[in-house]
Amino acid sequence: MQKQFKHKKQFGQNFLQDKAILNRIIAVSDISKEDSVLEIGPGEGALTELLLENAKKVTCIEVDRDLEKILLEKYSENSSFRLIMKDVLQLDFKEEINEKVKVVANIPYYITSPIIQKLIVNREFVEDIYIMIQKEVAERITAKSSKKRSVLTLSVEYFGEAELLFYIPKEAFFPSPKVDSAFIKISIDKKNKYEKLVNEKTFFKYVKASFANKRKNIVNNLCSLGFEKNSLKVLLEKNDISPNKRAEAFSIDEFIELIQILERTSNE
Ligand SMILES: C[S@@+](CC[C@H](N)C(=O)[O-])C[C@H]1O[C@@H](n2cnc3c(N)ncnc32)[C@H](O)[C@@H]1O
Repeated sequence: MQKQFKHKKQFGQNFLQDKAILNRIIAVSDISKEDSVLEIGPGEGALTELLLENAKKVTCIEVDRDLEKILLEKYSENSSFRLIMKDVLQLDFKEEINEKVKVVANIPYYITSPIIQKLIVNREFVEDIYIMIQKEVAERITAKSSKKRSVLTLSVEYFGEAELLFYIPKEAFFPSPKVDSAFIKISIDKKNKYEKLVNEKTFFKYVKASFANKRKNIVNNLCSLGFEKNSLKVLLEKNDISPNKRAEAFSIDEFIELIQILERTSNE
């Protein structure tokens, strides 16, 4: 008799059980036989099976050594399947991937932000990102204008566009987690629209300072960068920006405009 796999909480192991949801992931992920797919955290390979049916090649990266044998028994005969046993955060895209991939994955939630950052940093190898994440985090990343907006929202918007595709109830997983989930798409902006207007370092310097204290307005938060409060107020009013506005109320375009104004003034 086959030994039952013991799920490990520390690896965020909540495996998808619901066939209809697995099919829906494939349906919305826009994969074709031309595509190379990267799956982060294949688990016991429920999604992997469908990815192999639909893509040209599937590279899986899994950290839990106890899953290696299970995955190899199932798929090692399939020439489209490749398994890298490693922590995804240690993956060297140039050395180990070195091609454009679509990421399709039900990722471990405990490292959601680091995974997204890692994929963005390696965007030269990443076409589109389709990932399952915690519902609340998905709502924060895709929030257009609300209290849910955060540095994470703007980090994604600066490099691409995020879209919430559908929700998944916790009962669709085994073991069932405490939180509901959502499947999102992040498309990378190949034209680097925002990077051309404000460089990455400058953008994040202002964004992080603006969100440092969510209860404070933009003027009070930006003072930490050395601006004098009254002059900053006057400058914003002159440019039709309310000094009482909070960071969460700024769209990315408004942020870019604000940063350009502040940078111009700092350089005068
Ligand atoms: C939420 S489960 C998803 C499993 C499978 N894809 C499914 O949908 O049933 C997350 C998977 O990521 C793996 N994992 C956790 N931390 C990881 C890491 N740092 N690098 C790579 N894989 C990791 C876990 O072992 C687990 O297989």
